Amino acid sequence: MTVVFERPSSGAEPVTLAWPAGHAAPVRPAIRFEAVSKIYPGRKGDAAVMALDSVTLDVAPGAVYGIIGRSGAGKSTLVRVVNGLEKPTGGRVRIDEVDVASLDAAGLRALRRRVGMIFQHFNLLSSRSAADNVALPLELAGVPRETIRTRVAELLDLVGLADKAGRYPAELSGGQKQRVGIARALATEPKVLLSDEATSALDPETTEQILALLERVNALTGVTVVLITHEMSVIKSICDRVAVLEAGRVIEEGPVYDVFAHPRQETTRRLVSSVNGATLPQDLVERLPPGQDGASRTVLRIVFTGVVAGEPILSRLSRSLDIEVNIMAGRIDEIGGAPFGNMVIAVPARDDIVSAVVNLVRANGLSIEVLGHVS
Ligand SMILES: Nc1ncnc2c1ncn2[C@@H]1O[C@H](COP(=O)(O)OP(=O)(O)OP(=O)(O)O)[C@@H](O)[C@H]1O
Repeated sequence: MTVVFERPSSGAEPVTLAWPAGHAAPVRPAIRFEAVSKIYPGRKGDAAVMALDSVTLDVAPGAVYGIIGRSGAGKSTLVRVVNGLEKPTGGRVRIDEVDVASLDAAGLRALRRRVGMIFQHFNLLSSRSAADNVALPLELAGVPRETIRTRVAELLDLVGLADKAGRYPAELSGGQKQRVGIARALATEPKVLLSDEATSALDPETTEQILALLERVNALTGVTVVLITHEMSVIKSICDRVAVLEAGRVIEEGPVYDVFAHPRQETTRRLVSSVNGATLPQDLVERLPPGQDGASRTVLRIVFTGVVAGEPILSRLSRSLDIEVNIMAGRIDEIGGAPFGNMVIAVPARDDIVSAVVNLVRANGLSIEVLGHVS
């Protein structure tokens, strides 16, 4: 499919961008990491740090690609090798098939116009107005003043700040500053937008608004977004695919739904549990003794990872087995339109009932596990 992006106010020629069809495998990745390693040399007797260890990943053009990991996992280093701020000690980064390491100074400057970046602390110049911050990369690229004026107005309009052009960063809220950051990053019409913890300093509501803006920009312009975060909720909101980074290595990678639904690594499970309701309330954990002696209810967790909604399976359980099903905890969300989440239920602690519940849930295509027993 091809998307035509017509700029709203300039009357300029529409820009035609290649657009990936759904999750189809791309012919040519926008970014390709080929066994990328980065070792920072040790200083003053400290050991060297392996920040990236043989990272191999493809980011499809037009994707919103999430990279998640805990502090020190190597996320920032990974984005810095994309725009040439750091050189890999091993392997190769290709953008549109061009090896970043092969670029000379002029090539690197051109690359940075094709790769925009937004930051946790916005990195705006306090002495420049919103409009002048957005204009800066265009001034550096030698764009004529009249073109800059038109383009800056379009960009501020795109990020919803048309009425704040003359405001200085100190007069803007965090969310507004990040909007200026996004407009500035888009000024040179980059093919790739790198977001390094861009919502980490924002409250949840503003985070949602900024993520919605990034999603809109991605849909309108086809820019490939690489989003670095330590928050799974951010990945869940807008990413198509996710890579989980730990100690410089990719420990898990795939479509967001698959990684959320079937986390294979303990680190991923912990990250996912922050958003899928898999973390049991503390009072429930304390009421779950290990043995079954004297227990009157068995506690089970149903994992919803498909098209079946929560209510029908619970009513089906109580109707067909004629039992009382208590909901003890849980959360059902949506990722990419499909229900996803966990529900912790309690049923009578009898072996025949528990195995009937397990069989019926599994027959409906859901996973279920016994967590313990409560009296
Ligand atoms: N310039 C540097 N010199 C030496 N070591 C560095 C340098 N930059 C990063 N490191 C180390 O490399 C590892 C990865 O750092 P990086 O900043 O990429 O991780 P991160 O996942 O982005 O962490 P955070 O979420 O805390 O920003 C860490 O151990 C860090 O201390």
